[in-house]
Amino acid sequence: MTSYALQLNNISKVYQDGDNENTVLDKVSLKVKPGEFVAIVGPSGSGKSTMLSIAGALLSSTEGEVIIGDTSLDNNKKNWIRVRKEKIGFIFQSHQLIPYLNIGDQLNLIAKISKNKDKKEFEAYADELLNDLGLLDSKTKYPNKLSGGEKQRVAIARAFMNKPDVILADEPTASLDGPRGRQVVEMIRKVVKKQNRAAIMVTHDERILDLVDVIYRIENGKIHDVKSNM
Ligand SMILES: Nc1ncnc2c1ncn2[C@@H]1O[C@H](COP(=O)(O)OP(=O)(O)OP(=O)(O)O)[C@@H](O)[C@H]1O
Repeated sequence: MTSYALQLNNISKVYQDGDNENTVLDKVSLKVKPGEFVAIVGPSGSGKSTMLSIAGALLSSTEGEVIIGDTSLDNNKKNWIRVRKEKIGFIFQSHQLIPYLNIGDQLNLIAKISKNKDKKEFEAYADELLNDLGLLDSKTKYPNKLSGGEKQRVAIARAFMNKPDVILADEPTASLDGPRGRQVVEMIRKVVKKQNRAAIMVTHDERILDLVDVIYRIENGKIHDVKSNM
């Protein structure tokens, strides 16, 4: 068993643009341990979302190796679906909750499509997550009755429901004001630490960078660690 939750080894991504090649990522390597909360910053168009998509088995790299937990992503894309379902939790810019399911049922849906069929265990775990995220009283509410910050916290609970090795968050504060955005990132941190999960967050928001353990910057295809708060 490897000691890393996620490893990107010498990842390159080249987009073909007519006759031109656009090398967005140039031999980028990144290792994230369980319990580590990482931020990725960088100018617009520097390849942050591309890197997150490759780490999340949503996009193939041109070169290099992705290892999630102890599973190396090979060329068999059928395995990628299983890896996404079992090993990765996604948090997007907007919450993407299902309007006609109450909060409890949003989480139950993940239990249903997951391999773990122990209903009682899942219900207890969902309650624990909702409690940690300050949402237990909202369990029977529908998304349209929640504030933007609360909805994003439900999206956090949903991302953690399948007990993933890696949480990937793409601009999770983009739709929130400063204080609510900060609270959402505090919540991600809290659950990452409590459950010893790895998390990578792409962000433009400098004000929340004190909440992560390590900050990496992507620029001109290369990645640099700029700061470790550990
Ligand atoms: N499917 C694609 N085909 C061709 N080029 C692409 C494709 N997707 C992204 N690119 C290019 O790759 C580069 C990196 O894009 P990416 O979205 O990863 O950057 P980003 O750092 O996440 O940007 P932002 O901060 O603006 O969201 C950009 O120049 C973009 O135009």
